[in-house]
Amino acid sequence: MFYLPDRDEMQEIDRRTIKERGIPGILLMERAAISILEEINARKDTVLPARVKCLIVVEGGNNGGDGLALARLLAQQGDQVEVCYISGLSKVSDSFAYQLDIVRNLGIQVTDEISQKEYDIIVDGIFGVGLKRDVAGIWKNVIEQMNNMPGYKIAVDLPSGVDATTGQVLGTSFRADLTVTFGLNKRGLVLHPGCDMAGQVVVREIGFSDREVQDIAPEAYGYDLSDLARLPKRSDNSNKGTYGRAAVIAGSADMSGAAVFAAEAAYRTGTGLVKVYTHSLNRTVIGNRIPEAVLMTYSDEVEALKCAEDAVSWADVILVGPGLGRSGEAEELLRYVICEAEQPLVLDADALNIISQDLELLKKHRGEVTVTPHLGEMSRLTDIAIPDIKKNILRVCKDFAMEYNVIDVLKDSRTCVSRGGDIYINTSGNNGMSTAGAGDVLAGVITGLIATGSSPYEAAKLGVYIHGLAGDLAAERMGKNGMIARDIVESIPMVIKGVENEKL
Ligand SMILES: NC(=O)C1=CN([C@@H]2O[C@H](COP(=O)(O)OP(=O)(O)OC[C@H]3O[C@@H](n4cnc5c(N)ncnc54)[C@H](OP(=O)(O)O)[C@@H]3O)[C@@H](O)[C@H]2O)[C@@H](O)CC1
Ligand SMILES: [K+]
Repeated sequence: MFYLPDRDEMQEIDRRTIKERGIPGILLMERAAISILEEINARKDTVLPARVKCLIVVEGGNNGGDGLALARLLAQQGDQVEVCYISGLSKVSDSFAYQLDIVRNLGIQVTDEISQKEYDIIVDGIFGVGLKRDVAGIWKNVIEQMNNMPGYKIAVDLPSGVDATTGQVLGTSFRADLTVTFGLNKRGLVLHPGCDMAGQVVVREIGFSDREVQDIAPEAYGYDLSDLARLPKRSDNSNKGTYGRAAVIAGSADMSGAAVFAAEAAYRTGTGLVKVYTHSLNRTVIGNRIPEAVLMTYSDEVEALKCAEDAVSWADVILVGPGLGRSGEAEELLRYVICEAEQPLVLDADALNIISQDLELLKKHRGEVTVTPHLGEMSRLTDIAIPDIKKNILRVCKDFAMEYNVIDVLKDSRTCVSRGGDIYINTSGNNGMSTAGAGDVLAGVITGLIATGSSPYEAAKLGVYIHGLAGDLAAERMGKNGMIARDIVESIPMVIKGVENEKL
């Protein structure tokens, strides 16, 4: 698990490290500069020449101080360095002033405008986490000039113009090939469009105090491979009942694919028994495609209700929605399950579309409920336009979770999960997963994890992470263009098998 602090949290970690632990800011700055120097040196003779010609553009905050310390280190190892100091601020930081004196004493060239020369590297030390408002005027002009220049672009801590909290571009932004960020990754560097501006992001330790990080415990975080150890353990002394019973209420007349994907994903995640409740027209197709699943079908509202009663009395977890349609039967099933079930529910796709017509229904559940809307479904549920959700995705996700007392899995290129407190931001997966059926697979994985013993909140986060990893494996095998939902399902066992091999 890794934290993803926002601007205020990062500045507070910075402040407490300096004020309460007594580590001077100038020491942190030196390590920040050394870490960028090491990243540059590691790229020499591959993407960069052995001796580089480097332009470092700075403003008078501590981000600029990092840039000046880097200028000194590069010059001292024999590289050719020029500094452009924009000097548009009325006040500079003490550490910046200190570094500027040294740079001048060493005779490094400092100008106040960018020359039209060519450089191997262009370093952006204009704004970091201190950026608070839109970039305009002279700063905008300089950033645009830098973007138009040839050369390898490196951002110090964050590309100037990227909001560390939301990942939004404030006015304009430096477009980096590499961002060397300090201590912890930042929310704005994983959310879109910030992550597109940042290029490759390398997180380097520079001496922030761990204790301060733990005390502040940033609200947002992501998972890495070590978090797969959170998967429920299997025991030698077990049978299929040990790994849960998952009900999948999915598919409508002649719409069988979604039910197959969700059921298979639940099985592939380790569930002991999956029972599919679907329209009778799907019986043959689903029976052929996934013979491991038990089937119960309906063709009218009376039979639909019987299916719902059976699911509520039989299952440990119930998924409702993939390909379900919005028929009277579908609505009947959904209402019964929400009002009567005490076990965890996962509501996806058409279940959410039905609920968006009657949001009060969502407040009637007694057990834990996980909802998995994509942006369009979230927009229907909240009446917030999609572009506005995108701009503030974490807040929208968290607020909805809080208002309806649900676990909210808000699906986008960076899916986030919240139950009203902390926020998980997913960093696995790729754009090949924008393919029909991928959402059904995710709903099945989350349901399967609950069935096998994860708590619903853990299942939502881990499910999103594993689904993304399976998508990454599918892309490796089939390519992002050609991969389809089936490839994602088939990759799930490989992701989980990797953990078993590592004996985590
Ligand atoms: N603390 C430390 O010792 C360490 C810090 N570290 C480094 O410092 C960075 C943070 O430094 P920082 O806090 O000084 O902020 P920074 O990003 O340089 O900018 C602040 C200046 O920009 C101004 N400003 C803001 N928005 C603006 C706009 N749109 N247009 C124009 N001006 C704007 C703002 O003005 P103000 O809003 O105050 O009026 C202020 O003057 C961090 O990212 C990391 O690189 C590391 O070395 C570790 C040690
Ligand atoms: K920067």
